[in-house]
Amino acid sequence: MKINVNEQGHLTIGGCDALELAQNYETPLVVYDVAQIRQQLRSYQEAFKQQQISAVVSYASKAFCAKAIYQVVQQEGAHVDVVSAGELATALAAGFDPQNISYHGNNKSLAELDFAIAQQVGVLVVDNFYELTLLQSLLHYKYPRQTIQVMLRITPGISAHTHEYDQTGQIDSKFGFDVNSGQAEKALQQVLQNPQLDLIGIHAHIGSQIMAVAGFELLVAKLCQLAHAWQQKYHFETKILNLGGGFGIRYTDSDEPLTAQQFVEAIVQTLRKEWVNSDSELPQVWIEPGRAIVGNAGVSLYTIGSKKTIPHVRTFLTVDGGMGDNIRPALYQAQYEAVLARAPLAAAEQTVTVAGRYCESGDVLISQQALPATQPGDILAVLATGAYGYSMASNYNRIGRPAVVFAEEGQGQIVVAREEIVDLMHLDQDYVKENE
Ligand SMILES: Cc1ncc(COP(=O)(O)O)c(C=O)c1O
Ligand SMILES: N[C@@H](CCCC[NH3+])C(=O)O
Repeated sequence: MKINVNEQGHLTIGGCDALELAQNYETPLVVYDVAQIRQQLRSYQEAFKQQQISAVVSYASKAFCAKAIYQVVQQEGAHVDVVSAGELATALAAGFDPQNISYHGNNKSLAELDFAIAQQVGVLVVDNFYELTLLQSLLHYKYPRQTIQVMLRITPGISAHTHEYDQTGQIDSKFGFDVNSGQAEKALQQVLQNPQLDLIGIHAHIGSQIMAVAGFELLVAKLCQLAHAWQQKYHFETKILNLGGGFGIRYTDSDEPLTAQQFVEAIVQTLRKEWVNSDSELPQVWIEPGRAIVGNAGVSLYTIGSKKTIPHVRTFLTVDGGMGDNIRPALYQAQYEAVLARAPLAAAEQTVTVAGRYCESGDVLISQQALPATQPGDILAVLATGAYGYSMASNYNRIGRPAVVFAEEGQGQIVVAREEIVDLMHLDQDYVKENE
């Protein structure tokens, strides 16, 4: 993993000394290196440019959602996708252009669809027949003069080689219209019959943390076959093929992720090959990377507290956060690496299990981590926590979620405040039994 250090030998993030960040903003703290976020967005955009193909990079904001990230993504000229009214409202509050937002979700409510239409969201990605029915009646009764742009999310029947919980494109999936059983075609017929629905593209997403191009090549081939078949049968010409996200990143030194260029090259080459006999125009390619944009840019800073050595078994080193701010090790057996922020390059002297502070034996962030000697009060930096860490955080044990800092060119700035105990209690009501 790439570690940056300053003259004192301390870990730096976005040019800021990690110890100073921890001191100024307290721990647990999630810090993003903003330049790295920009760099990742650009690497996908530039890879498509190199392939001389029209493309849109749409950041999947479920990976990390806060006003600040929408602002950075907008500065970089990328789109975003959202999956809830909450993510949409945050993007709008950040000043994100609604035209560059796509709205996903496998159970969008009527109120959410209404909100998205009223806010003139660029694309609604229709996932199922129930949604289609809701959408059609909403348009008919409330927005009779409006046409909205939609994509159809299909289930391509491709299994990405990744964690079972991270697969979404296989037939047995809750997402999208299944192609093999004819549901996708039925949805297409329904959409084409409604003049208020402007079908601009076909969407599919095969999974997350994907480390090979094969799944994307199969997906592109499948979508192209579908597009050709629908063109012949229904004269429907798709303007866009949206391939979803899923591009894998390095969590530990044993991960060997592909570069943006490698993924994009494989995608575009397959597309050109599959499109060669078509007389319709090459569609625009959209991708929706989430993890690949923010994962490696994020670092979680914790303060080390208790240490428990069980002779001949293990040493637990406990930090002031854990599964409440990063559920991924407990949920997916996800692996991470950590360094001591005051001496990230120092030689290891011990191997410890990094445990969290939550009342759960499974609250272990790293099962085996080599570290130099540590003292209580030392700052431990867990690397590559930027995706699905803060966004999946909970208030288990009534512990507030950490603060989030954006660091760039040596300047750190709080972009999400720490959740305080009063914040946690503000929804509570006294229970008063009547007649007492
Ligand atoms: C439709 C869709 N697009 C994009 C993503 C982002 O995935 P990732 O963070 O793996 O790039 C997801 C989540 O898996 C998704 O469901
Ligand atoms: N939360 C998952 C990724 C889910 C992607 C959304 N479909 C993870 O942390 O790996």
